[in-house]
Amino acid sequence: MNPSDFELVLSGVRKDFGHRNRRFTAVQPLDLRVDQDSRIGVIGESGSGKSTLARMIVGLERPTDGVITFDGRPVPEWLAMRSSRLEYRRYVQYVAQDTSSSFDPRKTLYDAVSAPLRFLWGITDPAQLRTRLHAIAEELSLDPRLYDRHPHQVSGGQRQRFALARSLVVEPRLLICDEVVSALDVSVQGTVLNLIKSHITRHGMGLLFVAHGLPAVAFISSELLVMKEGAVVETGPVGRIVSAPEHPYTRELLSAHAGPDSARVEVAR
Ligand SMILES: Nc1ncnc2c1ncn2[C@@H]1O[C@H](COP(=O)(O)OP(=O)(O)OP(=O)(O)O)[C@@H](O)[C@H]1O
Repeated sequence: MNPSDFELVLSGVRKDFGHRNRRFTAVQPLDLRVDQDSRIGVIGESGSGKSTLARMIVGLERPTDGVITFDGRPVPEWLAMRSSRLEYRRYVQYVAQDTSSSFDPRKTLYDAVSAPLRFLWGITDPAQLRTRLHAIAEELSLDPRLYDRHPHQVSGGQRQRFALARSLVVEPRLLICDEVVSALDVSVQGTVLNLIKSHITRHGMGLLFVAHGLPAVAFISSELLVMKEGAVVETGPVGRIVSAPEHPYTRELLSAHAGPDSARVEVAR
C-alpha cells in the first residue's frame, strides 16, 4: 500500500438543522466511499446540502446520524486529541470559497501559507519554508513577491489561489474544494481548475469538488454526485451522466448549461 493511500467512508450520514418543528434535514442518509484515486464532483442547486456534506467530512459539522471514518477510524476520534487532529488535518484539507474571511487580515500571505507547514508538519527552518512556499507559488502561477502582501492587497483570483496554496502545500491525501472557482472570472476559473487538476494528478491526491457549475465539475471530476434537497438523486461516471442523465433533475442541470451562451460541458479524461 502506498503511503498516500486512504479510505474515507460515509455510512448512513444524515444532517439535520434546527429544533423541534423547525427541524429539517440538510443531508439525507448518504453512503459514500472516497480514496486516493477518487475525483468526485458534487453538484446541485443552492441549499442542496453540498457544503454541509463537505463540512461534515472535515469535522466542521457533526452528523446527526451515521458514521464517517478515515482509514477505519471515526472522524470525531481523529479530532478528539491534538496530535491526531493535526494528523487528520495533514491528511484532509478543505478549501472554501469565502477566502477573505479565511485569512487573518493582520498577517501576510507568507505567514498564512507557511502556517500549516509550521503547525501541521513542524517545519520551522526559514530556508525550508521559503523553498516550499516558492515551489507551490510557482505551481499555482503566483508571483512569490505577493507573499509579502496582506490578503486584501491581492485580487480575488490571486487570493483564491493563495487559499489553495495554503492547503496544497500540506500535501494532503484528500483535497476538498467547496465552490473554489464560483466567484472567479470565467477566464481565471479555467486557469485555477487546470492548476488543481495538474496538482492532484502529479501528487496523487483524492479530490471532492463541490460546485454549482456543471462545466467546472465535469472538467475536473471523473464521478458525479448529484444532490437535490439534501438527497443524492444520481451518481455515476461523469461521461455517462453528461451523455445520458437518468434523473429529471440532472437533465434540468444539464440543460441549464446547454444554451449557446453557456460554457460547454467538458468531461475530464
Ligand atoms: N449551520 C446551519 N444552521 C442551520 N441551517 C444550515 C446551516 N448550514 C446550512 N444550513 C442549511 O442547510 C441547507 C443546506 O446548506 P448547504 O450550505 O449545505 O447547501 P449548498 O448546497 O452547499 O448550498 P450553496 O451552493 O448555496 O453553498 C440549506 O437550507 C442551509 O440554509
